[in-house]
Amino acid sequence: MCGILGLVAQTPVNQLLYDGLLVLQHRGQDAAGIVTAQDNTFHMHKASGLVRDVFRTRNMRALLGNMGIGHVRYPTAGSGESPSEAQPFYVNSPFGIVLGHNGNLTNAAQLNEELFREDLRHVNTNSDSEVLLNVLAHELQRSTKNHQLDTAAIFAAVSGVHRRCRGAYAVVAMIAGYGLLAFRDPYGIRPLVFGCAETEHGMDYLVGSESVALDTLGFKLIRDVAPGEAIFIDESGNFYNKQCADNPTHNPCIFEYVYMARPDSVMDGISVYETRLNMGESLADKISSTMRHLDIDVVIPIPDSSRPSALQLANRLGVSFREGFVKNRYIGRTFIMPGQQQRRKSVRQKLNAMSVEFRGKNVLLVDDSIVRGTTSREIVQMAQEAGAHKVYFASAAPPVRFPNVYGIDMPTHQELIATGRNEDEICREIGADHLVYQDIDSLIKDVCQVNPSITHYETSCFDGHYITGDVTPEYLALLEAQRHGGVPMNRARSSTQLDLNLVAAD
Ligand SMILES: O=P(O)(O)OC[C@H]1O[C@H](OP(=O)(O)OP(=O)(O)O)[C@H](O)[C@@H]1O
Ligand SMILES: NC(=O)CC[C@H](N)C(=O)O
Ligand SMILES: [Mg+2]
Repeated sequence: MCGILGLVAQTPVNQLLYDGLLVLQHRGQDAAGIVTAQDNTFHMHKASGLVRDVFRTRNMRALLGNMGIGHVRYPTAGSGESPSEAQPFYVNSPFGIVLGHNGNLTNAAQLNEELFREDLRHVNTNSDSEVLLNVLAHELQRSTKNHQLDTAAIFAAVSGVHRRCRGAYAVVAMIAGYGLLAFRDPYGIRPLVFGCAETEHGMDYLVGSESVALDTLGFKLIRDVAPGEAIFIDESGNFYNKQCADNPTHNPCIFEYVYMARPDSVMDGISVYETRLNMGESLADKISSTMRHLDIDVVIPIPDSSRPSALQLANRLGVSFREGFVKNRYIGRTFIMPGQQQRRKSVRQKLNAMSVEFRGKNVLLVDDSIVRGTTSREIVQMAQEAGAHKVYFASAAPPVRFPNVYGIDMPTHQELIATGRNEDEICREIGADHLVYQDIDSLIKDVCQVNPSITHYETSCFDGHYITGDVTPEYLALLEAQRHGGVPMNRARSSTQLDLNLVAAD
C-alpha cells in the first residue's frame, strides 16, 4: 500500500507534490520519489527514506514543470532495501513514460518472462511495478498508429494492461509531451481518487491514493477513479476518461479501512473514520453480549490507528476511555517497517505506558488489528509492568489468518500470529488475560453501512478468498519460499537466460 499522486497544474508542481507525499507518508516509509515534466523532459529524484529526508532544496529546485507524479513506497516485491526499486520508474520507448504503482501483481514472474521473450523488453529490478510499466509501454506501442498517440490509443493500452496484469494496481503515469494517465485495476482493490482546483490561471487536477491529499492541497474531491477506468489529463488540462475493463467489479481492500488509510480520508465514498467508529460499536456489542463476566475499569487505545474504534467502544460500553500510552511522534508506523527486529524495537521506542492509568486496574486494550503480534505482545507486557491487575485485549478486526498478495506486505502464513493457533492460544501467546476479536461479518457490515452501494470487499487476509482467482496454494507456497531465501517472484527467468546462453554458444 504505497501512496501515489499525479498533478497537472497551470503553475509549477514540485512543492505541491512534496506536500502531498508528506500527507501520504503513512502509506509508505521506505522510499520516496517525484518526477516532473517540462517541455518533453522529465526531471526525477527518488531515493530510500522518508519524504523529508529524500528531498533536499537542490533536488526540489531541479523538479521543474507544471505536471508531475509522486510516490511513497512500502515494498511488497523485490528487496525493499534497494534504492533502484524506489518509484516512479522510467522507460524511454515508445515514449518517455514514468509510472508510480500502489498494489502488487500476482503474475509478475510470468509477465517478466513474456516481456523478455516476446516483447523484447528488459526489466532491471525485482519490482513488479517496473514490470507493470513495461507492459503499459508495450501496449502503448501496440496501440499507437502512424506514430500518433491519441486518447483512444492510450485507453486501448490500458485495456491491454487489464488483459495481461493480474493482482492489484492503482497507477499514475506520465507520457512525455502528452499528459497524465491514472487507472485502477478491474476489481478496484486499491484506492484512487481525483479532484480539481480552480485557479486564476485555469483548472488544476490532482489524482491520489486518498482524499486527505486533496483536502490538504486545497483540491475539491470529484470522485473515485472507478474500477477498470482510466483518466487522462493532457498538458493543457483537458480531461478524458474511459472504462477500459470488460467486466469491472468493485471490491475495495477492507484492510484500508481497518488500518492503512488515514481516518480523515474518504475513499470509494466511505469515510474511514466512520467505519472505525462502527467497528468500535460492533466490538462493544460483542463484548457485552458474550462476556458479561469481564469487569473492565478502563478502555485504553493503542495509538494511533485504533483510537476512533476504542473511543466508540468505550462510549458504547459506558466505561471510561483513557490515554494510557504516550506515542513518540517522531517514530513512524511499526507495521510497515522492514524487518521484524526493527518493528519490535520500534514498539518500545514508540509507545510508553503511564502507570497511573494501569495500576491496580482491569484494562481493556484496543487495537485495530493483530497481524504478526509484534505490537500486542509488547503492549500487554508494558501494561502489566505498569501495574495493571488484568489485561484484556480487543481487536477491531478479525484474526489475520491468510497472506495478502494485493499490496500489503504479509505474504507468508508463517509470520502471522494466528497461523496454527485458535483464539485462546493467541491470547496466551500475547500474554493477555482475555482476547476478543471482531467477527468478519460485523466488519463487513461496519464498512458497508457507510456506503451501502458497495457490497463486496477484498477480505482475503481474513477469509482466504482471493478475488482475482489466480492465487493458488502453489503460488502462495512459492511466495513463502521466496521470502525465506529463494528466487524473487519477478525473477523466475533463469530458463530464459539459459536459452540465450545456449543460443550465444551456438
Ligand atoms: O500485530 P502487528 O504485526 O504488530 O500489527 C498490528 C499493529 O501494527 C499497526 O500499528 P502501527 O504502529 O504500524 O501504526 P499506527 O501508529 O497507525 O497504529 C496496527 O495499528 C497495529 O497496532
Ligand atoms: N505496497 C505497494 O503498493 C507496493 C508497490 C510495489 N509492489 C512495490 O513493491 O514497490
Ligand atoms: Mg497500531
